[in-house]
Parts: sequence; structure tokens; C-alpha cells
Amino acid sequence: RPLWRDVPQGADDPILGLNQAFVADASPDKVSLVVGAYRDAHGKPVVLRAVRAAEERIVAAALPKEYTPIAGMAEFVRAAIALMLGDNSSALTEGRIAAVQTLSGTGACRVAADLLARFPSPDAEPAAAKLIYVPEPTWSNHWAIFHDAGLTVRGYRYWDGDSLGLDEDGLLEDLRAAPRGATLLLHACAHNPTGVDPTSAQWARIADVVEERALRVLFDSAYQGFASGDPERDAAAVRLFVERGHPIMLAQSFAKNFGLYGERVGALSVVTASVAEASTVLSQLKLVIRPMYSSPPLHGARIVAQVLGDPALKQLWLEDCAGMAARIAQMRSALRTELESLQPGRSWAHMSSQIGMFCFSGLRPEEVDALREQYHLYLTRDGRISMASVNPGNVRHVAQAITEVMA
Ligand SMILES: Cc1ncc(COP(=O)(O)O)c(CN[C@@H](CCC(=O)O)C(=O)O)c1O
Repeated sequence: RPLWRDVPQGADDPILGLNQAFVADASPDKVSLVVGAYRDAHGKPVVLRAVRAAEERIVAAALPKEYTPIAGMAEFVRAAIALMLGDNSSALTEGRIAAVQTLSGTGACRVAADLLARFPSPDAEPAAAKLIYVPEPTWSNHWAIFHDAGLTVRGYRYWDGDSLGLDEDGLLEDLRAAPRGATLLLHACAHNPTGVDPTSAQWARIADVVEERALRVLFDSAYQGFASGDPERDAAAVRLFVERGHPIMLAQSFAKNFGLYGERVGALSVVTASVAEASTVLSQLKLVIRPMYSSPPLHGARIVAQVLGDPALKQLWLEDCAGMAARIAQMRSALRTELESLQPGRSWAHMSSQIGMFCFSGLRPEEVDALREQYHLYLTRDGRISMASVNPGNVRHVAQAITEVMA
């Protein structure tokens, strides 16, 4: 009996669905610039040296595979927080952080969303109770994550299409107009999809408005260490807010900076005002998680805890993280050079001034469609290019195809 006959066809995901189309493409010339996943100079995925070494130790230890606690592996969670806030963070040492391991960054954002939906800010105006502001544009999955948790999602100006940079005035104006106590989503570093991050002075002005409007902040950190190559440098914005006393929420993904995409390693931290607040918030986080997925996976958390807990492995990881960031920076300048040599008079400076996994190229949707249909070059329709997929073997082909569809 067709009991599911009324189910409509769902839309393909703009990122992962498009990548499936790439996989199905039989052309030998196909290139995927879609998914934000690192590839080496030969276009191959990488397992970091420190990860392999940690795995060898974990396997040799023949550890049991018991359930992790609902909040996950405590050693991993603490290491994740310390990586972002620093070992000497007062919030950490004073026990004011409620934190849980999550199913990577997506899971951290979703658990945060459920907590925000259940407990609006006590300082919130009625209009702010379940309202979250996300940058325009942002990672496409953010909208669905927060919507499905029962939040109202509203955009704030972020990208200036004319300057190909940050629309600071528009951003601050939108935040000043936000109802008191609303939640603000901020990308910690390497903004997806624009690659444009606020300067430290701009971060300070954003923090001022957050204070003025008593906004709650959720930092989404998916690229710490991967953006600049230095995890300390990539933590600057988050540390600025914590040092100013903001009770931020922090979603962390270890997919890209540890290359643990499929291991689903993440954490969600809530900085509170006291040990008592941290205790009640943690109890509520566990009530969100238990019926959602009960407890998180073991293996990836053990790897990250092992690496961050061992100075030699951490150093190896830092070198590889810096190496990934450096290769992407090299490809940014290589592709810019190719494009500017093919398109005299047109500047592609934004390709090398942007940071992190992606270049927000400015290519129009119809140009993106032509790249896919005529050149088997795949990228998301907003013009985002995953720079890790560019390598010495395809950089000229990519530049030529882009030039021809722009002609
Ligand atoms: C800002 C941001 N937050 C969270 C995530 C989620 O990462 P986890 O794998 O759940 O830890 C991503 C990954 N975005 C990449 C990867 C593919 C995807 O999930 O969309 C991207 O935008 O291509 C991201 O860019």
C-alpha cells in the first residue's frame, strides 16, 4: 500500500548534491571546486601525519569501545576549548564553560540551536526570543539547521559585492537594529563562502554593538589553524569576545584542520558567568543530545585528544596545518596570476586577499552553469571556489574555462 505517496521530491543540497552530480559526470576533464575539503597538489585527500601516528597509538592500546558519555569524551572537549581559548583562559580554569562533544561542526550548530530555542536570553525583547541573525551570505546549511530547531533566521549584511569585501556599515547598522537579546552567528575565521574576515578593529566595533544590543553570540569555527596556518592567530576574534566578558557559544569542527571529515569530530562550548550556570547549562545540553543521538563517536575524539595532548604530535599537526594553508595560498596566487594574464586589465586581487578554503569569485550563476555544462567545472552557483581543489595540474585549465565563460 503506497503509504508514502504524498511525499514530495526534496531539493538537492547546493553543496553535497552538486558534488553527486560531479561524481556522476563521465568526462575525464571534470574538476570539482565544490566541497570544502582539502586536496593535495595531486588532487588527493590527505590523512595528516599526526592523525596516522595517533591512530597507531590508539590501536596499539587496544582500548575498549564502550559508549562515550552523553557529553562525549571529556579529555577531547577540554583540549578543543583550550585550543581556541588558550590553556590559561579564566573561563576554562574557573570552570565556567559548559561543553559537549558533538557530531562535528554541523552537530555543534544544531545542538546550539536547540538550546537557544529552549532558553531565549533573559534580556531578550519578545521579538528576539527565538531569533538568530546569520551573515549574508553564509554556509548554506546554516539556514536549515537553525530553522529546523525552531528558530527564526534573519540575514545581516556582510558581503559588499562592489568592494568585494566586508560591508561593515551595513553589518553594524543591521546589528544595531536587532531586537535586544537576539542571537548573532559569527564565523570565527575564514568566512564561508566569502573568505572575507573582519579586521581586528572591525571585530572590536562588532563587539561594541553586541554589548549595546545585549546580543547572544554563536561563533562557528570550522577552520581554526586552516585559515592562516596558525591556530592562535585564527582564534583572535573568539578570544577578543571572551576577554571582553561575552558569554559566547562556540561551535568547533575538526573536519578540515585535522582532516577528520568523515569521523565527525566537533564540540560545542557555552561560556557562562559561573560554575553554577555552567552546571545547569550542561544539564540542559545533555537533555538536548540524549534523544537526538544519545552520545558521540569515539575514534575521532581519541585522535584529536591524543594529538593535542602530546607536544610532538601537536607540533607535527601544526606543521601539516600550516602546510595546507600555505598550499591554498599558493593556489590563490597561481590562479590569480593565470586569470590576470588571460584577462589583462581585470583585477583578481580578491582571490589572493581572501582567506581560508574558499574564493568568492564574483562569477554569476549563468557563468557557473556554463562552466559546468561546457567545461565540466563544478562550483556552487554563488560563485564559490573551493581553492583546495586547485592544483598545478589544473590551474591553467580552470583559468581558461573561467575566462571563456566570462567573455
Ligand atoms: C562554516 C561552516 N560551519 C560548519 C561546517 C560543517 O562542518 P562539519 O563537517 O559538520 O564539521 C562547515 C563545512 N562546510 C564545508 C563542507 C561541506 C559541507 O558540509 O557543506 C563546505 O561549505 O563545503 C562550514 O563551512
